[in-house]
Amino acid sequence: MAKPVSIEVWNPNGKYRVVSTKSMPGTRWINLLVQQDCRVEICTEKKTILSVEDIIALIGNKCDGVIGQLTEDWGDTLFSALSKAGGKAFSNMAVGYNNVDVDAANKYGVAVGNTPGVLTETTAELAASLSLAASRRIVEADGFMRAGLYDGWLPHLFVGNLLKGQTVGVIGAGRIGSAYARMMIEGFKMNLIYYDLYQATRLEKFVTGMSDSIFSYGQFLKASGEEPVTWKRASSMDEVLQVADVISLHPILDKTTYHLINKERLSKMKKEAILINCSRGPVVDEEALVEHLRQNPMFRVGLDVFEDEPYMKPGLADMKNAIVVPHIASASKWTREGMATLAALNVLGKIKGYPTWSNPNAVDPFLDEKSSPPSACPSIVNAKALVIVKYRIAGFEALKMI
Ligand SMILES: NC(=O)C1=CN([C@@H]2O[C@H](COP(=O)(O)OP(=O)(O)OC[C@H]3O[C@@H](n4cnc5c(N)ncnc54)[C@H](O)[C@@H]3O)[C@@H](O)[C@H]2O)C=CC1
Ligand SMILES: O=C(O)C(=O)CO
Repeated sequence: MAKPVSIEVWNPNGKYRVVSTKSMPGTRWINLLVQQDCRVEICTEKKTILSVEDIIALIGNKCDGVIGQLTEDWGDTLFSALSKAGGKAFSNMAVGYNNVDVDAANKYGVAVGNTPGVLTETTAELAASLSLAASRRIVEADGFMRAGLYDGWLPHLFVGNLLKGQTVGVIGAGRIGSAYARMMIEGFKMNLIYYDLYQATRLEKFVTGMSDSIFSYGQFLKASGEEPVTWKRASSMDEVLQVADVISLHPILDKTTYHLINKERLSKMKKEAILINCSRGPVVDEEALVEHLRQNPMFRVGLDVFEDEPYMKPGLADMKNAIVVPHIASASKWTREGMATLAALNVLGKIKGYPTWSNPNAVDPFLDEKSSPPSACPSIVNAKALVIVKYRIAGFEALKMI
């Protein structure tokens, strides 16, 4: 029998019981649920990662929906428990949902929400920050200063790489990968090579445009008398690894991307390349990476995510050529409050029987604090399997109205 889990309750007499496995930033998400007759229970346990047993205890005998976290294992056991408690709605407070067994959710008829779009720029900004920090050795230099080792300016002190004119490689040029690419192209005049299963048409157009009549960053540089930036869609991932000076990983995590970067692929990269990972830890074979860092002191990495979070593989913490931060890529106030709002509205929308929003890349109407959100679930990843209809306004898809 699982131990009872401590909670905080909002609107105790609400008709629908919604559980959040963690306290989340902001209060808008709570207010939106309370206004729609939900009793909101927020887990206040001190423990960072809740076990399946803890979550079963939270779900209890009657639960209409749960907002969960990417650290939790949402598989058959939890979806079965939620379904037995009468619940048909779950949302991750994250865009990535590799912690969720969507087939199990389908089996119990539970909708699975995620939070796309609101974290695109924030996450790309952290990838850009890590790229800069690695190329200019900022963390190493900061440690050197604090250790009282600075004796005065020297020609060789912390010499790093100039980004301008180098090539940025993006693996997974979806929402975040494309936003990162634009930052590096526009901010540092880098050329782009990317690999994705699909063509990133909007990104390509941003760099060079379709024709002279369409404005693009490349044409702007040309008109200013500067060397225009270029793009290339690589035919294989290895091409990106061989050509790029800075490589940033932004694919989803699934069985096709597990250990996408392994020993063999690391060996294809330039000796002085920079590798950034703000996607999911298991996309990189972290043990192979530690060995590669050891053998190649000029190779640098910036990591936001790790294979066995919250742990790092042995040796990684000792590597001066690695910058490590604790999965904070989406951690801006606006984004985290927005993620909480989208997750709550996914759960609320399913409870209320609303349709799903037609374009999860355009969720702004849900984030505008000055108006009521649309009567829709912002993003349900298994909407098709559960036959949840798309939100339409007067016959048009919502996207066309915004
Ligand atoms: N570190 C953090 O805090 C954060 C991490 N993430 C991670 O970033 C991921 C991407 O997020 P979005 O850009 O919003 O998703 P997205 O779905 O817009 O982009 C993912 C891209 O990866 C591509 N892709 C899938 N399999 C691939 C493969 N085998 N090889 C190459 N490309 C492949 C897809 O075609 C797609 O373009 C999330 O799934 C999540 O795991 C997202 C937000 C914050
Ligand atoms: O949204 C995600 O997928 C994260 O990793 C946390 O922002």
